[in-house]
Amino acid sequence: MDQLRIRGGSRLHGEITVSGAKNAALPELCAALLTDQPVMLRNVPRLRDVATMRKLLENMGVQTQAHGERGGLTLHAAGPIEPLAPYDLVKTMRASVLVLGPLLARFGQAKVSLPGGCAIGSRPVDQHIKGLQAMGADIVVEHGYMVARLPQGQRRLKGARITTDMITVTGTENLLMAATLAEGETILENAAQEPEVTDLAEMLIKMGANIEGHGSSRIRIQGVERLDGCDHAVVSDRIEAGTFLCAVAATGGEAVLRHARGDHLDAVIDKLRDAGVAVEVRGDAVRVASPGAAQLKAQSFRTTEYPGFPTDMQAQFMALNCVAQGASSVTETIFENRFMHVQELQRLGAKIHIDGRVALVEGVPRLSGATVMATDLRASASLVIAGLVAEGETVVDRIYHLDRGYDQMEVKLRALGADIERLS
Ligand SMILES: CC(=O)N[C@H]1[C@@H](OP(=O)(O)OP(=O)(O)OC[C@H]2O[C@@H](n3ccc(=O)[nH]c3=O)[C@H](O)[C@@H]2O)O[C@H](CO)[C@@H](O)[C@@H]1O
Ligand SMILES: C=C(OP(=O)(O)O)C(=O)O
Repeated sequence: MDQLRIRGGSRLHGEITVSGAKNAALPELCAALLTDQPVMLRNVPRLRDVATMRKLLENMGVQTQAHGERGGLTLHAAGPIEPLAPYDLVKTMRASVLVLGPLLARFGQAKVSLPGGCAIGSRPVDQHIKGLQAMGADIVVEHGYMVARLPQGQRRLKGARITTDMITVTGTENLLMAATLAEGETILENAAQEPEVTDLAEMLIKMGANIEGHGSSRIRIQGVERLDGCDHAVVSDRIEAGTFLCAVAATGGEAVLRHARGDHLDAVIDKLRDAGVAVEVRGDAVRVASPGAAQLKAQSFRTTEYPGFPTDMQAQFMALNCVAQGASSVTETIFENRFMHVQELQRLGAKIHIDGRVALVEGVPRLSGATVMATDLRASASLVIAGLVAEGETVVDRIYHLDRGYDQMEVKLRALGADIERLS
């Protein structure tokens, strides 16, 4: 099992290029199921989750072909498609639930394993099911599978007005994709406004979908009979960019992130500036300069839906707070169990006290390297950041979590001067 070995203490300097967003690429791969025409995606990140999704789609009969170093991937769902997502392929990746909406919309049936339980919370998919039922699907959950079909004699889903109980990112994406091929109009109220939802909507529009209001909390979709192929570049990964900003902030140094979308990271950048980090957004580049964590002021924050502070940045910013000056509180409002990194940060010497949804952090002048275990994707990233500032050697175990969502993180960090290597 791969590990990362980090020798802390190097300041980070240089330039890296941010990859395409995992959370946009995954629904966009699934959108290829909506058409019998080839879909060309560019800027697809090299991630374990992308490989898993590709395997899942190929298993159904979708032809895929990667081309070029730039993350080109063509998907073609023309032949016979078996609308089945088996447990073995779904269990490691929650986003596989995103095949449900497209399969049902185009083929009128789907059998999709319930996604596996995840370290960060129970993560039910009731809102996906409720929304598709409102569009006329019959869905039962049996033997661990969602078995969905259209009623006898019905060829297409029917447009509906759907208000989800809470804001759900993949729920919005599933219903959005389903609605593009439904009969009539669908209105999604309480829709997620994350940039990845917007990017998916823009791709669907290129395919011929009729969508308005994406990027707001009400999305209106007029269903069409069929969709075409398209050529689409996956939006830049704001969470990868935010992770590198926190890493440079913590170690000190100066770096430029190319192909970044600073405008998708306002809440994080504001907190970094309040802490004392210089962040400059210029076109598609973000420049960051920091004196190092010891001279920064810890920042309190609470995670909320976009455009608020992203839950996917909580662990990384907490790592920064651990070594900044003063006390801070970090409140997690999206997932009920997303403090798994705390115990491991404590192993490195961090002072953190958890009280329900709030973690109280007291900055310490130094962390000391140790062997720590990654428990989920962003927890792993926070341990890497902590390892970069800790004295001595830190070994991060179980980095398959990190590989789910970061495109060659250690290679990029090395390019910035970090002393980090992968042990296989
Ligand atoms: C592949 C992908 O894009 N993953 C992102 C997506 O996950 P994901 O789409 O799974 O997260 P959601 O936005 O759906 O979850 C938000 C909250 O709603 C709850 N909920 C959600 C759906 C549902 O049917 N019932 C229900 O109770 C969840 O348990 C959670 O407490 O958004 C999260 C919140 O920004 C991010 O952390 C993930 O990185
Ligand atoms: C929680 C995350 O991803 P997923 O929804 O794919 O588990 C994440 O990207 O931080």
